[in-house]
Amino acid sequence: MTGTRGTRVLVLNSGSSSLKYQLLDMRDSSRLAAGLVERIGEQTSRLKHTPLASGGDVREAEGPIADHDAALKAVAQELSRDGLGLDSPDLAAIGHRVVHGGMFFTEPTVVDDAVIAEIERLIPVAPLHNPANLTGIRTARALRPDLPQVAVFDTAFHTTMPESAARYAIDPRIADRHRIRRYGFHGTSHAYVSRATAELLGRAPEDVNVIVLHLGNGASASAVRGGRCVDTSMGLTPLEGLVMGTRSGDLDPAVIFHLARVGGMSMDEIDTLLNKRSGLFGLCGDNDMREIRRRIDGGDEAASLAFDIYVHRLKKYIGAYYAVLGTVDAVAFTAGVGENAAPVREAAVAGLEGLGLAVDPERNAVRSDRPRIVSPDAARVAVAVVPTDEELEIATQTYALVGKNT
Ligand SMILES: Nc1ncnc2c1ncn2[C@@H]1O[C@H](COP(=O)(O)OP(=O)(O)O)[C@@H](O)[C@H]1O
Ligand SMILES: CC(=O)OP(=O)(O)O
Ligand SMILES: [Mg+2]
Repeated sequence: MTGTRGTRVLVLNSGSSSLKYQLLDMRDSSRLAAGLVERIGEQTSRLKHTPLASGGDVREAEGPIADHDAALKAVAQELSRDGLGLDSPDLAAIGHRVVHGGMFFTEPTVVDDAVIAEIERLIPVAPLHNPANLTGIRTARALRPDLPQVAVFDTAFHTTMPESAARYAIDPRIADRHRIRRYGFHGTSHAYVSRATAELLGRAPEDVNVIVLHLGNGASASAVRGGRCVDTSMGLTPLEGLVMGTRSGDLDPAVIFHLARVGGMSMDEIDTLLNKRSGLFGLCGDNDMREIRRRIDGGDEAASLAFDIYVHRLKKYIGAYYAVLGTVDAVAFTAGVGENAAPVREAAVAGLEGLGLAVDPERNAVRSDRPRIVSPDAARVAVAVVPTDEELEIATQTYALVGKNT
């Protein structure tokens, strides 16, 4: 450790073709800058930088950004223009979202060569995410070798799942040899949102059972009992479970044999089909819920069926996790779709009055970025919209760890 006494944390959230970032001052958790690089690797990459501290104008730039290394260097330049560059002595650490941490990483971890090697070893089970996360770590390390880099893992929150939920029903010797089990993802979000939901209800996290529905481009559900995850819908990889923007979620594994044997597709082709060309996009050609709703309003049948399939799967997971938990205090919707798409929330709990679940149409229609309850006062189970903040959670965990180590 360097003895740095900075109070700022830069959070990097690298997706397969995007890099989201935030710079926070941990004295009051305020955001000094935030931004996003999209379409990395394409000719039309786009950088959007919001200098929150200075209150300056949002800056946008378009043009090819080849990879995550170039993206992070462009971000570093933008931050420098605001006097918030990576060379600042005020920076205490850089916190990285890492999607797959296997069974090894149950806590935020200061990155060293051994940690990098382990994240690299997990690439085959998170091929869309871990390579981008690693590039972010390596570039950040090269830019500030003296600064602690902290990895915060999507899988960590789910390591409390009982074996009955984490194991697939296959020969355990084979499973163990290949480390096949259900790891779960989006854990930072599930942890944050389940805690924020308890707070919204005015109760301690230990005292409430929550079903969290994280519906972004990737989507997952989790059952959280007293603050600990007991089941989640993603598995060995982020492909299992809910219908997503471009991923199929659950299907009969024999579909894969069939596509290979009868359809003549290669394993790589099937992988691409299920991860990148399925889900809402595969069903109707659009993966954005806003566009799908527009098409439904215009009478589009393919969009309507895609929506129904999406919601049907969601409803099944609500029912399943209700049964896993026994009693449920709240169902919390979060991430891009969960926070913004009122029709998804309404349709997902429609007909579940017998389980004590309902939305109040007026409350559900209100747009807000604050946590809120959208069920009627008399409902047995609260239906809540709780905006996630993975970046704040990563910054908090990073700063706590660095503080501990200095
Ligand atoms: N106003 C909105 N109405 C409906 N859906 C929305 C809205 N805004 C965003 N979304 C949905 O949220 C998705 C992005 O969610 P987000 O959580 O930001 O994803 P990720 O972090 O996985 O990239 C979009 O693809 C879109 O489907
Ligand atoms: C794990 C995962 O699916 O992440 P994202 O939603 O960012 O793609
Ligand atoms: Mg996300």
